[in-house]
Amino acid sequence: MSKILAANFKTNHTRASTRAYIEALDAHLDASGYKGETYIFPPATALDRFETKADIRIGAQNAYPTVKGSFTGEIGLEQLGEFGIGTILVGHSERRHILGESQAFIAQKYAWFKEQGFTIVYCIGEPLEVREAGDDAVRRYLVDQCEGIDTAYEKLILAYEPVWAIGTGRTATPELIEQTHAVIKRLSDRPLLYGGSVKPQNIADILAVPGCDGALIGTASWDVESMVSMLETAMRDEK
Ligand SMILES: O=C(CO)COP(=O)(O)O
Repeated sequence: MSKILAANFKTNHTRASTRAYIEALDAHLDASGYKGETYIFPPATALDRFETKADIRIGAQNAYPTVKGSFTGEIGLEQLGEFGIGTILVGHSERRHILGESQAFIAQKYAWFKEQGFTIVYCIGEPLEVREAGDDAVRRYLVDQCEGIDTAYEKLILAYEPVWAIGTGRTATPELIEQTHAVIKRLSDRPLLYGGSVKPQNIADILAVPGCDGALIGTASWDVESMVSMLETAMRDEK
């Protein structure tokens, strides 16, 4: 099975640069015959319908669990539906620790978008102080982050993103990824991505880790040539 690579643009790119990025990515993937699923999560302002030859799926980084309504600053199903969006990130550590989303609200959002039939990339991962408290503390933390979450949902893709590896350049070692993914695989048999300072220089080792089904990439995905390089590594490893 092909590895799943997903790009989280976070607060980067515009409508114009996102379109140029996706057109360039599609040209590369179509030419290479890559059959894997590639997900792109652009900022909400750049959501659109993109006709691609390759299997490139556009997802929302966030949305409110509603069709429409009075939730100032939020978008709902009506806005996502305009662009045919059926994929969403839920539980990203930046939504938890910067934007203050509680596990209860995250679980509510998860259940709602599950009801709408969305593909959900559900993110879990511990902060440094939990990692430093030991394996049992990490396991308990990850279990708590699955509170209220249907981990058997057929359109769930899990992503393990240790907070201390996100945006820091400090990638988890292959050994630690394997050990932690084994813990998470006991919670769910759904595809499990790793995220946290993935880049062209380390993605081959990460994708080779048993129990790692792909990668959720931030910084190194924002440049299309860097993303293409990582996809080419994934293709090479596939053969
Ligand atoms: O948060 C991430 C992807 O969702 C990871 O970000 P970086 O790749 O920049 O560490």
